Amino acid sequence: MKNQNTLWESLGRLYPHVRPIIPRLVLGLLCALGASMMALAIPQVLRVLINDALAEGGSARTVWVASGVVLLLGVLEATFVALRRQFVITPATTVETNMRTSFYRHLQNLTIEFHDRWGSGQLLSRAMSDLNLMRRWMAFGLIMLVVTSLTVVMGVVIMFFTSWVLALIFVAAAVPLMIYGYRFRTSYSRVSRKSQDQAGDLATTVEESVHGIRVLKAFGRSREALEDFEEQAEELRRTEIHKARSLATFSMIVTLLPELALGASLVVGVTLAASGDVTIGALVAFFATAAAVAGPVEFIGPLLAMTFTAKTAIDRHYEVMESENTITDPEQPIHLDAPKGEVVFDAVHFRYPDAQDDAGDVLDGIDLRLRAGETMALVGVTGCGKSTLLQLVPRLYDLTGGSITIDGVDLRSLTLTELRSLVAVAFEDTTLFSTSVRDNVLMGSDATGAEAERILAEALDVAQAQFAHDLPDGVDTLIGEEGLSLSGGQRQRIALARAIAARPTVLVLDDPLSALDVATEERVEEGLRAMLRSTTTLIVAHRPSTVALADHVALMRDGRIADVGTHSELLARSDHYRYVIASLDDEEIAQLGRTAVTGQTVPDDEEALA
Ligand SMILES: Nc1ncnc2c1ncn2[C@@H]1O[C@H](COP(=O)(O)OP(=O)(O)OP(=O)(O)O)[C@@H](O)[C@H]1O
Repeated sequence: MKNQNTLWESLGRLYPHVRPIIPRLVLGLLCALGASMMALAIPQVLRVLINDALAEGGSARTVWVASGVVLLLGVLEATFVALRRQFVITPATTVETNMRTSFYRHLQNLTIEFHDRWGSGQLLSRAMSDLNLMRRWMAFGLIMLVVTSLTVVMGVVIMFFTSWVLALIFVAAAVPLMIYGYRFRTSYSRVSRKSQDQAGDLATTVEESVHGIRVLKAFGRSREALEDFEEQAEELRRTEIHKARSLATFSMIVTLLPELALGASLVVGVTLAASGDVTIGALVAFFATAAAVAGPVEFIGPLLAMTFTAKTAIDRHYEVMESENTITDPEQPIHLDAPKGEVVFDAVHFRYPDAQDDAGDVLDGIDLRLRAGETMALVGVTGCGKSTLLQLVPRLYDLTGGSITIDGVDLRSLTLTELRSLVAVAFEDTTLFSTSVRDNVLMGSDATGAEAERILAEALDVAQAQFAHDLPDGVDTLIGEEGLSLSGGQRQRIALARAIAARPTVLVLDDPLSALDVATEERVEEGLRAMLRSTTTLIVAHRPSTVALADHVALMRDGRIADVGTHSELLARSDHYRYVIASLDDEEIAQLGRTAVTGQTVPDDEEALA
């Protein structure tokens, strides 16, 4: 997954985002360059001052003029620095925001299979800190690296013009610096990548423990969780220290070598001045220029480190951005004008991408037909693939063989927008968003105004979620992250209301009533039964009371549909069905036998079993 792009390849990927702001970046660069030139000009004023004003017969006027020029150069330098900030900060922040938005958009489009594989903290750190690092590099690191390098080059050129012998000594220090710099680049990039990945893993741990805080507390595992966290944090600390040491060593060498070269130049320079080969003014100007160059030279270490960190951040960003979305719209979509909702599974095969090679398909040739408006219960032992089958209908995963059609049209021939407006889902494990009850419920509905209010009230009514009206702000109450302030049953009913409010043609329910008490479940079923008449429904059922909602029951076994029939028929002819539904007591079985499905009276179980 980790790619091996060169520095230029990685940084080059930013080009499409940076292109619109290039004029401002160039202006920022020119300002930064202007500031450096002002700083470099000051030693030359000193040279004139020493050679002319301090020489015999020099005038006091020259001192005043030189001081004025130094002051002016100082003011100009400060102005250029302020302008540079002005030019680059806003556009760099805009680039960061745009990239973050496209990252989020891409995450929304990526498949569930992608999200199964990636830790949330890794995605979070890429969306937040990596883009932040990238922006800081763009607004500051990039410009300063260019300017610093140019300043050093210009400074060295000036030094050559001032005294080529002394400049040569200074430049000799650059050779070992370059060799060391090359090694530093490789090692620093590696450690920088490691630290950013570890920070992402640490974020995943924090996210998971916050998410699972109740479980950790209830099982008294907070201490163990803390120990695991400390271990991970310690690893990150070690990597950060390694990173800081590597930079410190490089910075030390970058600082030390020019200083040593300067010391050598000083000895040679004084000798040359004594012999009259160099004027005192030139000697002072040379060292003043060397002092002006020393700052940028020292600065190169941190700037390079920043650049390598930005490269890692960009690579990490594009690893996600280049992850392919395999579930996409067809090239020539078919539109269903008046969808009825007949759903046919034909020889459907599916295996999870991360399944072991020797594992068989989770779904191993599913054949099932749901007539328009029919309610089908899906029953089977735990782990037999019921939820997997349900997730294929809204194309959360794509099947690996066979086909699923709605009104004779393959799901993959519909646009995802159309498919997902036809199909609504309620999972057993409900996720609610940090917004109001109203927004949660109306998430899948395009209705507005009075129509939306009507749909909201009706959905809450059917799902027996009228409790929402009694919340502090009624349906406008914010229900917090994942609806944590609600009970499991309340959350399930809001999620059910959400599926109902979408007014789907096909409703897919994964054991949506599991957290409800018997009385509430009965009331929900009553409402649902009326509503389901016009909707094709596939409902995973673990409880006989849920089976009672269905016209037919499909018995799933070993990744196939082993049998389809009414509850009573299956009770009569299938040992496996009796085994799966064995949790029923006799009275429940008898009750079901009489009332199950479409309201018709079906034979007593005793008769059916006979
Ligand atoms: N994201 C996944 N990646 C890999 N394997 C998975 C994934 N989700 C489920 N499985 C495996 O697929 C099989 C079927 O799981 P599925 O959740 O569909 O069963 P189920 O019949 O709905 O079970 P339950 O009644 O307990 O909800 C299981 O063996 C499970 O381990």
